[in-house]
Amino acid sequence: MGALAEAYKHSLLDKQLIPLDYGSVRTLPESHIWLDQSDESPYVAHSTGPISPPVINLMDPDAPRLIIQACETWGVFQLTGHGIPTKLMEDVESEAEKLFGLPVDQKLKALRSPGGGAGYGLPHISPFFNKHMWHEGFTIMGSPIYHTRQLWPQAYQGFCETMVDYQNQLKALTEQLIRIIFKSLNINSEEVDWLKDSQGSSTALQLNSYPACPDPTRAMGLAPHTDTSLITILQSKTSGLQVFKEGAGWTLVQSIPGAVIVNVGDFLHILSNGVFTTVRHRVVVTHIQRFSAAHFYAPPGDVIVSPVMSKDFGEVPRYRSVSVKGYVETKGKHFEKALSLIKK
Ligand SMILES: C=C1C[C@]23C[C@@]1(O)CC[C@H]2[C@@]12CCC[C@@](C)(C(=O)O1)[C@H]2[C@@H]3C(=O)O
Ligand SMILES: O=C(O)CCC(=O)C(=O)O
Ligand SMILES: [Fe+2]
Repeated sequence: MGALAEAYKHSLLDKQLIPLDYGSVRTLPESHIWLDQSDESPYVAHSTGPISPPVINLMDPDAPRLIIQACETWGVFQLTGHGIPTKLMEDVESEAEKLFGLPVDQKLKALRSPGGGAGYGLPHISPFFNKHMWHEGFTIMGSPIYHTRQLWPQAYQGFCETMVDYQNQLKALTEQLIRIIFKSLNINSEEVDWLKDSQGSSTALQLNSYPACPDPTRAMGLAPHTDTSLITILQSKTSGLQVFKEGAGWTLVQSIPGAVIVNVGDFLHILSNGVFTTVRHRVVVTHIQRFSAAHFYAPPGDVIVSPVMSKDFGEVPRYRSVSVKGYVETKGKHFEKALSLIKK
């Protein structure tokens, strides 16, 4: 888990936000109406768009080139041929469905403590917005046993085994993608200790639920943000994720059965001197409940991330060097302004 456990710790200290009992709500409460924030309204420019992020097959010999191109142009792509077993992906979704289907009093037993990273609750970024999101989440950092036992004192084992297996497989896939990307950055993966022995990296698995919404065009599933990661890998059977693309606006990413969605996060943005773009994204809701699982990967907390310098990535650094821990702290305090605060 590591440094990511510290994300948004400070912003949560004074507020413990509790998700609604969504099943009992028939009309959208005022506290959840986002329409008045016109340019950020969930359905402004909501389209599948004439263009959408590329779909890349990892088995394609040309995959490395296509991945680099996607990191530059979109900061996001869909990946097939990734080797994560379909059955495991389905099990993650059905375990998430079981968890979020528990009665609200039961779920609240695993509520994240104020300033805590793991457990049940609203999105960590909630304190930065004056409206609530139509969302509930369960964050896993390291072993899921502690919080899962509070949900199912006897029957937590199946859930835990599925999530641990998934975390291990996603970590390995992320490291495979990092090696491809590092090659293009001229970084020798063999010389990167935390990648070589797969020790110390910070990871988190976030299960997201977007309950069936009585008034979807006025609600926000997950507000616009970029991920505090090097790379995030997301799975969801159902569409709902929108990414912001300069010139095209908010674009819906159509879910492809069996594919995962790979996002460039803030640390890869800094490392590539802004050439690979950390993608701003958000989630829209519908009358039908949607689940997703996002796996976040960052280097260990004490690693210093500095922009690489070269002909392709620029000879002048656009960002100051930051420690992973330091940047996570800045993001937790300043959220969307964090990247511009470390701009040179
Ligand atoms: C690893 C992390 C990234 C994250 C904060 C966290 O510590 C655990 C949850 C992650 C998540 C998931 C939903 C969206 C998001 C912005 C949030 O509120 O919590 C991300 C955080 C992030 O990427 O900054
Ligand atoms: O649910 C989704 O599609 C996106 C989730 C997300 O952005 C996140 O967990 O950071
Ligand atoms: Fe995200």
